[in-house]
Amino acid sequence: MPTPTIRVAHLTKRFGAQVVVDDLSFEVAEGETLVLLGPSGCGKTTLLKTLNRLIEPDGGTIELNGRDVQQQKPEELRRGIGYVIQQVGLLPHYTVAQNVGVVPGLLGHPPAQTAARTTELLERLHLPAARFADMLPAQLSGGQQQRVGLARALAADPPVILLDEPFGALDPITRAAVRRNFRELDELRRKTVVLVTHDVQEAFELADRIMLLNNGQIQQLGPPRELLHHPANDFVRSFFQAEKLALEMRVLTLAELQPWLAAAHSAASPPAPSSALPLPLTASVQEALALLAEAGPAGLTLAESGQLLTTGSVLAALGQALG
Ligand SMILES: Nc1ncnc2c1ncn2[C@@H]1O[C@H](COP(=O)(O)OP(=O)(O)OP(=O)(O)O)[C@@H](O)[C@H]1O
Repeated sequence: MPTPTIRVAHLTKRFGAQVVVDDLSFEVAEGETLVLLGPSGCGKTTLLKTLNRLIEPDGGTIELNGRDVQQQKPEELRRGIGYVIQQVGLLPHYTVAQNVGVVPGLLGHPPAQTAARTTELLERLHLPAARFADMLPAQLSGGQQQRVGLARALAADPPVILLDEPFGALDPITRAAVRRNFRELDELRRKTVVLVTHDVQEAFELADRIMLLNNGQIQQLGPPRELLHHPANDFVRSFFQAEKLALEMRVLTLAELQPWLAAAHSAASPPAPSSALPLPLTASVQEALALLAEAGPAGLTLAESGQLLTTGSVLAALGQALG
């Protein structure tokens, strides 16, 4: 495992008699995306907020890059950690560009550098600076505000980003679009990300590992496919039961369907059109079906064999793989 960026040991937080975070110990590796998942009230937000000291724990330790967060001033600690919340929290009288530039300003970055970085981030989040930089938050849609919130969290290039239900307030279509923007941001791949959600699909889409919590305790911590295929207990099993098929489509790859895809391919199968695009075996079933829908008559082929893929053949192979 690469160097842990975040190391938590025996973390405990109580509100009155209620133990909300119950003796948790875990690490988050550099560059990893850890998703905190669990039912409402299980302690996700409380745990997240202890990491940047918005909430002080009652016991245990948190180290960030080897330094105990208690030894750092909260304001300084927070300047080095990007933070995105569902309510976005943009400053209403600041323009989009001013909002994005807040933390670099506090850190004393040169204004020209901040302006260039702001323009770059806004462009990458599909908010062309020429149109959006001088607008006020109230002039933006919810999805646009959420993108500005992401740009603001990334502006000073912090190595760690904490996100609390960042897509929660958006309608399903906007939510999917903003989430795609988020996933496609190259620089997030290098960052250590801790993200809170209660959306199982979102967790499976974004997580390297999922921490499933209940009553302040870790029920299981591992890669999505491990929680799905090897649940540690009945809580974990039943948590994913209702959405099992959709989750299987996210975790299973074409490589795992290959035996059934190959069996479906016979001498009588039509040849792939020359316009067909090759799809790697590492693609998930979900990605393959989405790309098939987009590809239309051009079609898709399995990169390895050149075999034509159809929605029907992928679904049939999935059905057989799942028995
Ligand atoms: N400041 C507080 N004072 C008292 N109790 C609190 C406080 N903050 C949170 N709690 C309680 O702690 C528990 C965990 O809350 P938390 O917000 O961490 O849960 P969550 O898993 O993020 O839930 P949700 O998905 O609904 O946001 C809840 O029972 C909540 O009522």
